[in-house]
Amino acid sequence: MLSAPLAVSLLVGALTLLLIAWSMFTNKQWDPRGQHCYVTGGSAGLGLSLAILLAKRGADVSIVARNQERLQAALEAIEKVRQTPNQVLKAYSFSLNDASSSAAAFDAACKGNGGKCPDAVFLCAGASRPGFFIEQDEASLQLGMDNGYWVQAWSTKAAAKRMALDRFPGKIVFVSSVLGYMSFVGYSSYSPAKHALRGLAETLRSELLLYGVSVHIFFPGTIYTPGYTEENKTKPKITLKIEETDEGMQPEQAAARLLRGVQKGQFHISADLLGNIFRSSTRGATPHNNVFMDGIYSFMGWIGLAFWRRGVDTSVLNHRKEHQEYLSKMGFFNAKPTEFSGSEGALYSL
Ligand SMILES: NC(=O)C1=CN([C@@H]2O[C@H](COP(=O)(O)OP(=O)(O)OC[C@H]3O[C@@H](n4cnc5c(N)ncnc54)[C@H](OP(=O)(O)O)[C@@H]3O)[C@@H](O)[C@H]2O)C=CC1
Ligand SMILES: CCCCCCCCCCCCCCCC(=O)[C@@H](N)CO
Repeated sequence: MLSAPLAVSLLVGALTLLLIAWSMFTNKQWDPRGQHCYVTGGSAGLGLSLAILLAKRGADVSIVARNQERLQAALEAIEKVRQTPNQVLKAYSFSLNDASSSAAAFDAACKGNGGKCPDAVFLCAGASRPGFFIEQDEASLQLGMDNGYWVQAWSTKAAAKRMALDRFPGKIVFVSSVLGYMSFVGYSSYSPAKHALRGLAETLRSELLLYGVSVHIFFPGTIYTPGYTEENKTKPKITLKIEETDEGMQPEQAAARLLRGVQKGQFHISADLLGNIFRSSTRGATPHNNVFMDGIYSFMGWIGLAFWRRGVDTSVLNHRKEHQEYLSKMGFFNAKPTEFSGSEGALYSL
């Protein structure tokens, strides 16, 4: 007779082996070679690194951004890693802030590649302008949604429609942030947009099953990009301090993590341990990436996140005095309603 612990270990061992064998059989990874990849924000940062990586893997790459010079420089960098003479590598200048120009950009890229709908759409365009909520005005909060949400949602609209029309089972890949799972001081104009992207991705993962289109969403932490340098110009000191816990990564590394997740068919894609902890701790009905590891990550979150959040709250509370001084210096407390304009005017007219 087997003892009970031995029987249980044998059973667990057998199940694990079965699972490994099963994953080996079903583990057919997506190969970007010869595929048309549409990369928004492909002229800088994460998008540029991803465009280079895809070109290295033999994909046709169409990049979209606004600034022509940066697009040209990016295209040259992408050309350098071309694998075959017939790879189609192109750049398109469009603003992706509204529906019609996003659709026009998408159509231009289809035409530029023999009328072929992209096999994969990578939505890397975006920007963040951190600041205190009471300093925001109508325009800055709406810009936050444009730069964080609409800039990806409008392209998705164009892509999904085209894929449904062509009965084409493509891929749509959103770029959120760990700030699409949680948030803290300074991100009122950005984090809501990144949470909204998750809502859209969750809806479309389900709805686009109707057309065989697969949906993915990436949740990275800090990436050292030109955009990161730019956002730090308006980032409150306290926000930067809280972020110090995250060691950050280079855009090449983030792009590699993103592509690996898409290749594996993951829905929520994490870039590192922090991302995995937040992903697993706020999973909802999202599919697991690895049912064992995700359990471990949630356990780490179950213990660790409460301590982390308390630490963050303490930092914010300790920052109160300095913040009051900052507000005084900005004339926040002594100006009369009529003297305000812009953001503070908006605040006082409430
Ligand atoms: N850097 C970070 O720490 C993190 C970034 N992210 C997200 O990753 C994505 C990429 O960020 P990152 O690489 O840092 O950004 P960068 O600013 O370095 O690059 C942004 C790219 O998007 C393009 N772009 C921006 N806005 C528009 C627009 N309205 N229309 C068309 N193109 C646009 C830019 O070109 P141009 O300005 O010429 O149009 C550029 O090519 C963003 O969604 C960001 O929120 C997520 C987590 C962390
Ligand atoms: C056991 C649990 C430990 C938890 C530690 C958590 C540390 C969190 C660090 C937050 C990093 C924020 C990155 C923002 C990225 C981004 O999207 C912006 N750069 C764009 O503006």
